Amino acid sequence: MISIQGLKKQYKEAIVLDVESLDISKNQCFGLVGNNGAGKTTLFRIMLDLVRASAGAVMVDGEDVSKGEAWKSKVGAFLDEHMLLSYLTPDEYFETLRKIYGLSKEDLMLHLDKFTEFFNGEILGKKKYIRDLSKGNLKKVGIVAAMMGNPDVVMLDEPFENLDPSSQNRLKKLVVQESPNTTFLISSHDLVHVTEICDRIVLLEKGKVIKDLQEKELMVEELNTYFGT
Ligand SMILES: Nc1ncnc2c1ncn2[C@@H]1O[C@H](COP(=O)(O)OP(=O)(O)OP(=O)(O)O)[C@@H](O)[C@H]1O
Repeated sequence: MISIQGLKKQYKEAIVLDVESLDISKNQCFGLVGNNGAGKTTLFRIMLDLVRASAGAVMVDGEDVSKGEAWKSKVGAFLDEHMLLSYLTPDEYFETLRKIYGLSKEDLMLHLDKFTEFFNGEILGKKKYIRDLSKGNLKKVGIVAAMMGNPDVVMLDEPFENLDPSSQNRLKKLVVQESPNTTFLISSHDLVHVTEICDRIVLLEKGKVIKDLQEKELMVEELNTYFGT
């Protein structure tokens, strides 16, 4: 599904990302962890062609993301609030995306219905601009927007941050139980949540992959040892 080869990102003398080879298979829930500045967001930004790599390539279904466009209809992402249109209300924002993605009004309604519990009555029909939402509610808008149109791949940067505990649990269920045909890429500092939902976790240190964990029991142990938690 996703293949990364010889990927490097350099700012002046500093090499902030150096990933030799990484393949992410279809329907995998892939977790990315690492200390502050390890390169997680940089990797996601390169994967979305928001930042150009200094060397190497990211391929989605064989297409280099920096060269083609077809991958864009297969990938949904929410990295931060800059990806939202903050002068719109959530309803206006979802309606705008519906038109861009060519979905019917019914498709949109069915999509939003899946998130009724997650929204907890705080998001839709409130006539509140996205810029005025709380951090957690803003995150919910971004996550739901990223999943719109059922993309094959959903990339989420720190999805649990700022969510209340019941919303965190709801999100975990949405990922694990309700989206079996989606490949998730999730970066997180929350080791408990990420080890619970991901079947593979890659640990970045100073831009390099230092661990690629695929066994649940080992994952928790190795990460706790590494982070001293
Ligand atoms: N535009 C830039 N110019 C110079 N250095 C940058 C730039 N963008 C990112 N970096 C550097 O790249 C490194 C990796 O940053 P990145 O944001 O990818 O880390 P991260 O793992 O997402 O960290 P965090 O957990 O704190 O969010 C950092 O040292 C950061 O300062």
